[in-house]
Amino acid sequence: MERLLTAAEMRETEKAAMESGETSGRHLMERAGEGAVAAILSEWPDLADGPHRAAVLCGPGNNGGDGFVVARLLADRGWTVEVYLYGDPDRVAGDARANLEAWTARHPLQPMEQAAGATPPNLLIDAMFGIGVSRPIPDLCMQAWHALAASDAPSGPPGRTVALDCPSGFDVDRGGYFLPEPEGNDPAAWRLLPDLCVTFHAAKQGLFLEEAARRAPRVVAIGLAEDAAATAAATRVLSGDAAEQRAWYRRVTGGEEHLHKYDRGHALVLGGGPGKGGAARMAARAALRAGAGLVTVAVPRDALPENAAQLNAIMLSAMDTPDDLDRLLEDGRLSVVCLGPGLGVSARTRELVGSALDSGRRVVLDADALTSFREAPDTLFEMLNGDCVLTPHEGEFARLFPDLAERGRSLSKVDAARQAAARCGAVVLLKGAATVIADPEGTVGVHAALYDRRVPQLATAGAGDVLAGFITGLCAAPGRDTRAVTELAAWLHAESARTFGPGLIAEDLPDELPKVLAGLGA
Ligand SMILES: NC(=O)C1=CN([C@@H]2O[C@H](COP(=O)(O)OP(=O)(O)OC[C@H]3O[C@@H](n4cnc5c(N)ncnc54)[C@H](O)[C@@H]3O)[C@@H](O)[C@H]2O)[C@@H](O)CC1
Ligand SMILES: Nc1ncnc2c1ncn2[C@@H]1O[C@H](COP(=O)(O)OP(=O)(O)O)[C@@H](O)[C@H]1O
Ligand SMILES: [K+]
Repeated sequence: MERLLTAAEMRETEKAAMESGETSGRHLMERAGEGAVAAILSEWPDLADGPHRAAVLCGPGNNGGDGFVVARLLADRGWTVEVYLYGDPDRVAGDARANLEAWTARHPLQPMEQAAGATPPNLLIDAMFGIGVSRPIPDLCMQAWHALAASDAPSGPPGRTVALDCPSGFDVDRGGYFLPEPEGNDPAAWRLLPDLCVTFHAAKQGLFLEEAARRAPRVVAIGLAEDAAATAAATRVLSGDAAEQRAWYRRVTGGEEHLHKYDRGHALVLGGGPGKGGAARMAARAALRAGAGLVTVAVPRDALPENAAQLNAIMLSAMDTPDDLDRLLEDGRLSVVCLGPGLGVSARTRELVGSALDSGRRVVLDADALTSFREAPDTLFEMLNGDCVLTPHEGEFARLFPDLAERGRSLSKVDAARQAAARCGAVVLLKGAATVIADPEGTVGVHAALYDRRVPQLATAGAGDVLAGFITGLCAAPGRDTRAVTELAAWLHAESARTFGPGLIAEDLPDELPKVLAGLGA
């Protein structure tokens, strides 16, 4: 699990380290440059073979400073290195100035204006802007990048492109690029998609909300200690190597031996009327596969025949009214209720949600159970607690939290989910290629199905119903932490899609899960 930092948290960490005398800005910059070169050579071992040609595009701040260090280190390896600077060299200050002078003492410096006419190099470095940017980068810089990144280098290895800390103009808090006003502009032009991003000390949050490079970001240590304050605030990205994943699974599920199916919990999934039962059946199958000892689907009486024809290991009950649900919930062994998939947007759904919450059970709310409260979200929020999970996609999120959704680009997806969880008092899982899970105490995890964990095949009808089912199944056993199982479910969901591969339909996900669980040593 990697920590994710915002620009402000990163600055805090640097500032605290420098003020304590533990390190200096000059030292950090040198380490950043060294780390970047090492990461580049390990990413492309053929570049270590011999001298090649690099172009380093430097900006006026400390990101440019990192670029001068990289340029010097590559030149020391015998490379031919061209350095292009945006702006007036006399205005470069501080640590960056020291490294600019170290460069110009032995090598020429060229203005950014000349970059676009140069021959594409074997290695192009974006050291124009880092975390200090909050607006689109200058046209000149954007054009220089595209001119040199456009085609393969004429000799030697193909042109590789690397961004230092983040691609210039990338919003490290929110993900995506700062774009100029739309008029007459092609937004794609401002997207500097490098092959690799080498980021310093810790991954920046935005890099895991939207893809910033073709490959997964590489984090390099620059000698900063973990800052306790920043770490407490930090968001975690939910990934890790195989051993970490196995340990994570054991930690979250408890790994205990279940002696009886009821020890694994009994999940109740409410389903819709005739012809509307598929979503709940998929959620129920997912819950059973994810580990609930028993799963019951409860549907209106007139939908019983259809469901009976489709269900085997899953049990079936009739439930027409909230009173029927209350009666079902008299069975104290029912540990979790999932409502929403295919349930219909209605007052009845609101009442069913009320009954489920009144019963004190864990409750997973998805789809129609969320949309049914669009007119009065607060009436839902008043009933929730930290053992409830809401799993909105962006549209459902906007219905429950219109103000947070409206703040769109000013609020990161992390902050939107964090504020939503604090407001409603439940765990909120906000879906997407980057899925954010927040609890009311402010702990946030990001599941980034990006880079080498990309699973576009998950964008298929019903995938969300299965996710609600996975959460439900993992919540069924007593004593588990609600946020932790929700995070785990998001990972299992994407991992099942990943191992299944192309051609995935939602029904495949529960049946793929056992393979993923076996890999976790479950
Ligand atoms: N000593 C330190 O603080 C360290 C900083 N590091 C590097 O420094 C970066 C942050 O440095 P800075 O805070 O100097 O910020 P940046 O280098 O990201 O950029 C800030 C500079 O660009 C100018 N600027 C911002 N947006 C602009 C725009 N759209 N058009 C024109 N000019 C614009 C600002 O006025 C400022 O001069 C990090 O991302 C990292 O790469 C690393 O070297 C580690 C150590
Ligand atoms: N491009 C994508 N990459 C990774 N995951 C995705 C992508 N698109 C959708 N998903 C995931 O698929 C699921 C879709 O859920 P949802 O939007 O509720 O759809 P549905 O209502 O059809 O089930 C969510 O878990 C979401 O995170
Ligand atoms: K950069």
